[in-house]
Amino acid sequence: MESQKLFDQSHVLWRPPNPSRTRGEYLRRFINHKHGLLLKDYDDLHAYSVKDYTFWLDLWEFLGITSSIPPDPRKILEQGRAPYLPHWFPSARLNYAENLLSRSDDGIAITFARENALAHGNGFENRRIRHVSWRELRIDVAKWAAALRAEGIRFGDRVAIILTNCPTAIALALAVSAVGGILSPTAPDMGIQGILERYKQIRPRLLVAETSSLYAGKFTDLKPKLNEVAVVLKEFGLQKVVLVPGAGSATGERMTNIPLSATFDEFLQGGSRYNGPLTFEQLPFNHPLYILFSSGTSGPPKCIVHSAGGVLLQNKKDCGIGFGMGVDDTYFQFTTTGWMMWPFMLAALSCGTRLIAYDGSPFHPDVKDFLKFISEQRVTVWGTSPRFLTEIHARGIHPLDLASFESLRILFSTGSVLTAPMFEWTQHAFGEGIHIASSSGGTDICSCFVGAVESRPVHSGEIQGKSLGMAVEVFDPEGRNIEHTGVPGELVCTRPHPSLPVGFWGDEDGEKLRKAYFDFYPDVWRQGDFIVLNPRTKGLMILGRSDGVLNPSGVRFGSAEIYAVLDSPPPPYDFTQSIADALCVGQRRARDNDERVLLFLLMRPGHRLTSELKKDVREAIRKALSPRHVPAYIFQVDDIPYTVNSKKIEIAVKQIVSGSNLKPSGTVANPESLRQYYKFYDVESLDENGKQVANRNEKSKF
Ligand SMILES: CC(=O)CC(=O)O
Repeated sequence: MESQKLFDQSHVLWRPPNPSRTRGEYLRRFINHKHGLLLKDYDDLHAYSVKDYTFWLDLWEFLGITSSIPPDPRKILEQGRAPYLPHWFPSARLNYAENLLSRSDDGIAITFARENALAHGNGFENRRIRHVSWRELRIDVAKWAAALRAEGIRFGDRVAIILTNCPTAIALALAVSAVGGILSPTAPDMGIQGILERYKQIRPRLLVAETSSLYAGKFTDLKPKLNEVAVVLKEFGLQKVVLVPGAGSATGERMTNIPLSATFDEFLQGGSRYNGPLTFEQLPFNHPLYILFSSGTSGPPKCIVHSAGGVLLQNKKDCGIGFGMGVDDTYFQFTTTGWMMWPFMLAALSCGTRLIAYDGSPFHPDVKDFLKFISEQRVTVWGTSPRFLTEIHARGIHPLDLASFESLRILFSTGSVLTAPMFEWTQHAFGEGIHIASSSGGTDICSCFVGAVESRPVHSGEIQGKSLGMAVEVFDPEGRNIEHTGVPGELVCTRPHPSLPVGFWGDEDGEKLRKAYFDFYPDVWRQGDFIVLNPRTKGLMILGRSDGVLNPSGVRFGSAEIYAVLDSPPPPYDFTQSIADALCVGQRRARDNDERVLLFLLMRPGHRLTSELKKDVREAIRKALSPRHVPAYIFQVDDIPYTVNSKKIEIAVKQIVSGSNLKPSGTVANPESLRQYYKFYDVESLDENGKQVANRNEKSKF
């Protein structure tokens, strides 16, 4: 079977030191005790969790969800507007922020650092790192909530933020939830087009935005952008713009030319007449909490509405059980506010865990300082991306030479595929005792389908297991479950779970949502990821997006398989010093009978893609995978397109090289990079270096 090679590198990388003392195991015993069951391991627990909806009630109790009206055990689910979109816990009343403000002591709730706080300068003690206690956080939330109430923000009102990942953004998010509003976050690096195509759709009543930002040593004045945004959104119901001093601003700065603007101080003063104790609106489980945006690369983004109860229960499950977070933990998720990992990260507060909020580039002024910061802050769970790990690997950095990382329990990798070679490198680079937890989910569900299982070993290249309560299966195109064959297929979820979107904003009859997820397999959620389950280990591998599956001559494989070979080719090859990045897509033009694979390579400075190197790449792929995986063409490119959330954009390139004309959405971080791919439509007319040659009529393979 073609996919057998996928598991060749699968071997145990890490074993849990104390599997029976993990939170997942406590949950299993709790459920056994409560229901008189004999679930004996994670597999049994997972099977129960996707068979009986009572699991979600068990979870509620086990996690200690705070509610003013607890769920009625006789009514966990109620018929929603479609069979696949039920209402969860219809009689319960709760508040998300009340659950997150799980402490009010003087311990640290948030540690905040901007990139310029990390420079060594006068020594570590002088770094400008700010700590916010749980008591202070509660006071800040109370002030924001009072000001929001004074402004008239109430149930269902949309509050948009263009803020960095900082304590102000966190306090405001909790305050919006406390008053029953809906928060819609965007990071300040989003361009005007991206901001407007999001917020014009959801018509926020209030916008809170920073006036400047700092990234990679560069201060940006955001006021001109905010001005344009405010002018347009005023026509779409915006009533106020609150200006928060950013990285390079003076406090209290007044921006009279931005329509509807008020300073941060003025806005908060507006709430002084509400200065009573912080109160939390008690709302239904399905009450909308966030509007997040899907990272489509063309067309307007989908505005995905998530419920307060669903996000709380799922993310507290992921943090509290998947990662076993508690009051002794410190969670550093590297994310901007514009990625679903930001709301995900906030749920750690509900476990009493300290958060690290970081704003800026990890590479500036020096990535070594960034790595030392993680160790010094005694981070126990660090969320990062394969892209970051690959980059420090390529720079020849040895993290253990810089710091001990002795507090680090879990290195959580998400955002894209962590290949087997990168699993290996990361394990050795950060320490043999660290649990490398790769996971996959998405903005669509604001949580994970597959991820960490603390009680199980980690196998190289594999995600440990299906998340509890998630009825994940691998389907073939006809809708048959093929997971036990070890052949890749579509990641589907065959039963509802609480963090299904409440809907898309503005999609009154739910048709857009149905089309997006429930159309391909009627009534079954299709995530659009290409996945395989290793029948021996039960581990999972994501092989790329399923609409990006490579399918030359009927052989189906994922781009991640090619990237893994480039990361770690079989001996004697080594591409890490010469190849910086790669993008692998299928080309299927109307005039072709078959699909061909195109591999685009970004070279490191000072390196060129020579014929010799192409030959080596081909040979390495042939050796590691099979002759049928070898790309038909390999070209050097100047840039690889990425989304603002650091996801490689394969689909747009696939469409371009197959003849589509694409208008990139505001989600593409470097839209100009897409331009160079158009010429590859006529791939036969290009020479070895991708240059147009006249009268080329012979099909050649470079
Ligand atoms: C958990 C995730 O799946 C995050 C992402 O890749 O968007």
